[in-house]
Amino acid sequence: MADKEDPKNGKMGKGKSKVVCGYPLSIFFIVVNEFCERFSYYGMRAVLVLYFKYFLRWDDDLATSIYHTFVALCYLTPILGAIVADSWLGKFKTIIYLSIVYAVGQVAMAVSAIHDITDSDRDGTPDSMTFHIVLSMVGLFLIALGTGGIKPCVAAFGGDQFGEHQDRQRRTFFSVFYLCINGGSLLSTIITPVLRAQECGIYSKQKCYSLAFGVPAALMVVALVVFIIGSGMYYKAEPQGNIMLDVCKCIGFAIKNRYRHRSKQYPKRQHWMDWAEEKYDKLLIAQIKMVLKVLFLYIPLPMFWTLFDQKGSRWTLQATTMDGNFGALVIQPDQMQTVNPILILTLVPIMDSLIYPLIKKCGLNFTPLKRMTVGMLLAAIAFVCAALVQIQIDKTLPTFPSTSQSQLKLLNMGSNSVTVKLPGNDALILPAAQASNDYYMFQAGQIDISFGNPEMTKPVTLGSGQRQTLLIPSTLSDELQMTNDLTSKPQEGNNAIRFVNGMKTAVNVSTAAADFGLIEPFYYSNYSQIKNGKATFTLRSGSQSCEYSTNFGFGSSYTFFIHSTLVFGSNCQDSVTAVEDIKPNSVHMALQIPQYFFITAGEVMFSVTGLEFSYSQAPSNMKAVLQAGWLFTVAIGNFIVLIVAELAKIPKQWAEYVLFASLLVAVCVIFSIMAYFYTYIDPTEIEAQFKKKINEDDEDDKSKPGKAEVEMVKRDSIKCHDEYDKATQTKM
Ligand SMILES: N[C@@H](Cc1ccc(O)cc1)C(=O)NCC(=O)O
Repeated sequence: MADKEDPKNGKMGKGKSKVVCGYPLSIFFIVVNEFCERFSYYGMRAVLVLYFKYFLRWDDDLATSIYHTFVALCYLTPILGAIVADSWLGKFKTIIYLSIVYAVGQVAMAVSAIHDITDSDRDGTPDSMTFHIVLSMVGLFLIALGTGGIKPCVAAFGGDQFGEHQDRQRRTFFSVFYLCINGGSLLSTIITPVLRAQECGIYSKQKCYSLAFGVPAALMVVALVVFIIGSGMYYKAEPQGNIMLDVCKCIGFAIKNRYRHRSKQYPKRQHWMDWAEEKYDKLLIAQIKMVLKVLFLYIPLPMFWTLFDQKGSRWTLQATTMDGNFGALVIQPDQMQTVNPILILTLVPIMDSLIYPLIKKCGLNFTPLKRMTVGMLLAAIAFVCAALVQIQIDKTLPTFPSTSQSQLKLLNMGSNSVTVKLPGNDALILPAAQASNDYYMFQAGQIDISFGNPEMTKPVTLGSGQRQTLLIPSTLSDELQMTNDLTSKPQEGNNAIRFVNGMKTAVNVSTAAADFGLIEPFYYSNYSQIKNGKATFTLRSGSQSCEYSTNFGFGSSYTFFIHSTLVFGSNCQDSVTAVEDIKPNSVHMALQIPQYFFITAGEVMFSVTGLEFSYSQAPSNMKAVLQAGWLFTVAIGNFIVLIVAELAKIPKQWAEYVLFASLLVAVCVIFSIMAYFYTYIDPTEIEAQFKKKINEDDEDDKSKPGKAEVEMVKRDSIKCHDEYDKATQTKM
């Protein structure tokens, strides 16, 4: 296990790797492997929900449930990978085998997205959706097994490449490792949506999901090949038998033995694990103590991930109610997430080369656990920022009717103005082809409305919890039409658009993104979703047509009224009235940048440090297991999001953000107390001392046969504790 040569002055690192600038060359292959693997994972994940929705034709609920189940599975499988690596195959072989499983899964996904495979009637839609569903589910299962399984092994395997005196280099490795994760994920989350938007196919052209999954599959193969190329240079720690089974048996024995000796007549032992001394190796007991101490410290950590992982859900939803127009650049709500890896790529080097050295220069001992505590506080601040932004957004949101209320808007379809009297309101004069400025609020039920001069009164029924528009015909004695309007903001920052035809002839309306179909005279179309930016609508009646263009922001709803006076062949622009039913989002998406900044700074302090801490505090034979324990906190954090979202039905989103921030601060206080009592250890040193002592004992036993065993156990126990204590002196 010793270095081949001193990495500081020799040419070799641990194993057979050359040393370049103090770093073993072998880690180059490991970080490139991580870059490609994360590209593969995040690239596939970026289009997964859309694939479920538009290719497999699942509804929103099913698509999001399967997506979250998959993500949670990816963080549960690390336990499996770590056990296999530490107990059986070793990290190197586990990474190779599981990477093959992973690549097969990615290929299965790419194949499952080829619609032509089952499109025997060549109509553009797959004939056997079951085939595509089964293949993609098998693919996702293999990917979860692969990505989760190799995750704890790759990080720990990278750490293994460093010698005992390369602590600084190993810390830098974990930072570079994190940079590669984010470099890969940033590139892929930009590239795969573009690939998906391409059209491809043999018999018919469809959105190219197969390419969007195929490129990540290819990158996974590249990751595997790169990793194999480095094969000759790696230091490969041998697995040490079924360590997890030994650990479980040893803990079980300690508990049983403690229970058996619960009476006061038996002297107490320093640690409850010491009750396993009668049967188990003292080195194993010491190693289990190290792991348990770290695992105990992990208990509060899932709360950080609970907040962190909401940037993919709640914060993206928040962005859908914001304005993404950055001048030359228009940002879609889900693209805001890329701010995280971009900030990681800038913050990690700044922290490593500026902030941490500066703190050290000021004489402060900014230990890993202190960094993690600050990271948690920064995440809580991020959620306070999110709450402040939400309060701003709420001020701009329309007031929608409650379940007992109704809202009514008026639209005069005639070419003359009309006087309208609504109960409890002054008479209103509506000019020709105009709508009332806003909605009028009523209790749901029937109201009487008076029109015109001489006055004509008609009963109108208002649906509970509904927003409606009353279409007033040019001949007041004609039947009144009521439309049902939106009672929430359109999804994903899109604009909900519909047309009302005030002409005596049917009109067909279409645009590049939507077809409103044929709209009958004095009737209206359904809503269609239009993205932000300029849209040109073609209005057609028989062979005649004209165009109407307008610009859209984010999250608005409009009713476009086609005047009775419209003349085809001339300019349509003045013959269409845009009625704004829901205002476009006015709070700018740039206001989310502070919350992204704080959560990412928190991530750098918490996650990058935690990754290295989990490695450095783990005994040599349980490095991957502790990495898996770290990743398990991410899985639990994700489950908490699901549970809290279901249970805590807090009506105000800003209040939910404040609740999460407060919970994290409370957890952070608990964590800092736990961290205060934690003593840093040097597992290598402890293990070396134990091994030395065991060797000495063996020599002793040979020279003094027949010494009372009980005496020896007692003496050893005291000696071991002394050694353990000597090696565990630094606090928080
Ligand atoms: N910062 C995340 C990666 C990330 C990238 C892109 C997103 O839209 C969200 C998150 C990270 O480093 N995660 C750790 C990992 O191992 O993936």
